[in-house]
Amino acid sequence: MNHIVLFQPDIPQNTGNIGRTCAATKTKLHLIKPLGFEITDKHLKRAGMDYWYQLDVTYYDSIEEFLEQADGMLYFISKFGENYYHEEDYSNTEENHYFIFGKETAGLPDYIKEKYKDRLMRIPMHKDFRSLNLANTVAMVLYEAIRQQGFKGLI
Ligand SMILES: C[S@@+](CC[C@H](N)C(=O)[O-])C[C@H]1O[C@@H](n2cnc3c(N)ncnc32)[C@H](O)[C@@H]1O
Repeated sequence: MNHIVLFQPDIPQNTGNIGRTCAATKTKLHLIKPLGFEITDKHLKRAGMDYWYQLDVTYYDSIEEFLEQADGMLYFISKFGENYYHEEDYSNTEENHYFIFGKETAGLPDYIKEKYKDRLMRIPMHKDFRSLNLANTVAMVLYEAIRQQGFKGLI
């Protein structure tokens, strides 16, 4: 099972888009508070379209609360990773794969990047560029995992 984890997302349009991608791929969404918007936000609803109700979403008060219950492989998605996301093996569909993304304004906390530095995965970018859009990175990483899993359950 694939899981997308958003650490303190700020921008409702991003979370709406990510929710739509998760609903379309039967991926669980995990949201770590505080969120930078209300879950009723019209931008989130508009970006997520009518799909929000189809989503399997869980909320946490802290990243520790999420980590305590996570049972599977953890992948922290950050431009500071030394490993490339496409070189990892996500093919085992019996396993839980948790893809953890940082907030739009500040990324993942430094102590998490330090603690899990072997689990940090980067998406290649030009060296002069700051970062990619959060919703785009979720789509890239999630669809790489799903591709390796043979698009199981999707048509
Ligand atoms: C807009 S970025 C945050 C930028 C922030 N200044 C930082 O230092 O990470 C939001 C999230 O998108 C993901 N992201 C953006 N570009 C990435 C890249 N090249 N490689 C891996 N993750 C990336 C990461 O999860 C990041 O925490």
